[in-house]
Amino acid sequence: MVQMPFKDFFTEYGEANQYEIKEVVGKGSYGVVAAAVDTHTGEKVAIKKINDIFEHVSEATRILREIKLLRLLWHQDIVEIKHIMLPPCRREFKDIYVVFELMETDLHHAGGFVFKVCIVPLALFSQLTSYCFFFAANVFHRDLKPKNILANADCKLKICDFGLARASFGAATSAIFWTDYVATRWYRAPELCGCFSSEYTPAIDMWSIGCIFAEMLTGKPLFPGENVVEQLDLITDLLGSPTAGAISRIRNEKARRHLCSMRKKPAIPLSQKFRNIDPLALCLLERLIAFDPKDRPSAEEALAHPYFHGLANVKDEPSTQPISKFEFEFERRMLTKDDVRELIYREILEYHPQMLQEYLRGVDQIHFMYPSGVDQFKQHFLHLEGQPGRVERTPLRKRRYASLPRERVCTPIGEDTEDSNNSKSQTILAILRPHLLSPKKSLDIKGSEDSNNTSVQASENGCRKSSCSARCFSKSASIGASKCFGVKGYSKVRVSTVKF
Ligand SMILES: Nc1ncnc2c1ncn2[C@@H]1O[C@H](COP(=O)(O)OP(=O)(O)OP(=O)(O)O)[C@@H](O)[C@H]1O
Repeated sequence: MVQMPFKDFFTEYGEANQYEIKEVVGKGSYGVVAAAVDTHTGEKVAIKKINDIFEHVSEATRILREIKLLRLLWHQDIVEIKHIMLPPCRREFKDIYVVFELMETDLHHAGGFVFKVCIVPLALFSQLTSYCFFFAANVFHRDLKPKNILANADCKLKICDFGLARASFGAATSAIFWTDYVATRWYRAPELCGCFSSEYTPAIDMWSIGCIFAEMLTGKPLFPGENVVEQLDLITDLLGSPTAGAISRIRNEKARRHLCSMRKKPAIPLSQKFRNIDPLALCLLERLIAFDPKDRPSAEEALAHPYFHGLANVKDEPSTQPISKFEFEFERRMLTKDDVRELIYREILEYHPQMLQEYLRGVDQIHFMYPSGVDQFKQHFLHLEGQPGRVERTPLRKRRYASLPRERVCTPIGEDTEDSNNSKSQTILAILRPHLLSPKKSLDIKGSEDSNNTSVQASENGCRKSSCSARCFSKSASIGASKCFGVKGYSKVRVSTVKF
């Protein structure tokens, strides 16, 4: 592990003191994510630093929406916010630090091959069960893609990045949904290519899940369009020209005209495109990537597909209630910068129950400022990001891992610390261990990605044998797949449990 650059790092004030930053593990458009250790509990965490959040009110609102949804959606397959650090000053803070459970990689950085293909049914099952959960809560993710699916070596997958997610409270809000919709093109449903439909259906998320599923099976993106027109071309090259009925349901006139003017294309059978892949997998894939959204299954219907036969009982999966619309009452107002700051501060207090009580009683919290601790914390983040111009650099010792260390994906299974006390999970991990990729195999497959044939061949061969064994295992052991994902005790809607 990396030694800390300051002997007395974070010792002076505040809870920044509590975390020992190790390395940067990810970057997104909103911030940098660093791996850290909670020195109070020894727990490994990921801290996402989001800076200058109030530069644009719309972006700050997006962050508010994201942290709120993650607090309310507490599910084993959704990344958990463990804590949000208290800003130094209620009325002036600009940055926030969100503490998540630490995951080892995401499906994008793992090259689409975190798991051997035998694990694909479990991985897909996990995504679909979380989607069932979203659906029960009336939440739509809207940006499902490999980068937003975090993964651990023990085949646990967790959905993250709820920046584009929305809670739906009836038709009135669905039109607003699309005003900021810029989800990643490769995973974008055809009805959204080149147009913003005013009507939202969860079928767009099912399309994305289908694309991710195909990528898990083959190791390559299914529709890697360079632009929207090429995206539609790639989709129709495989699925054939859409029917007149499907085209008529596309709202955007330009997109409709483009589709009508396309030369007629026949559909290519998936079994021809993806040779040697489990026919049941292809059968489900075909449904998930149906051109017409009305032909795509719901998550619940998809889970009932024979591809998952024997894996788990969907009825055992946690369910939830729709999120209260009062939580998102702010969506109906024109917010100023100060409004959003106050709302974010209020949301952060959910992780500081004692202060929340005082806040609700109207007591001002000026006594709770700890600038030095936060400043040092910021400095360390900047140091890790390699921005020497902004802060004085302090030499760090050589890191053992590069960013997003792939090696950690392949650490020996069973050494997982987070669920080491979960005996059910451990038992299943022990049985699944032989089906997981070894580090060597992982690199071999990744290395063959450039060559289409060899890459697909590697996964296809694995699929036939091992998808069967995964199912056989689950059946014979009579254990639900859901148990593989570190089932914790959870409540339907999470109430803040983090101690101040
Ligand atoms: N809990 C975590 N554990 C480990 N790595 C994480 C965690 N959360 C995020 N990451 C890594 O950081 C990356 C960026 O995180 P995230 O997607 O939340 O940021 P973002 O700024 O919202 O990204 P985007 O640009 O996609 O909106 C992820 O793709 C992942 O590689």
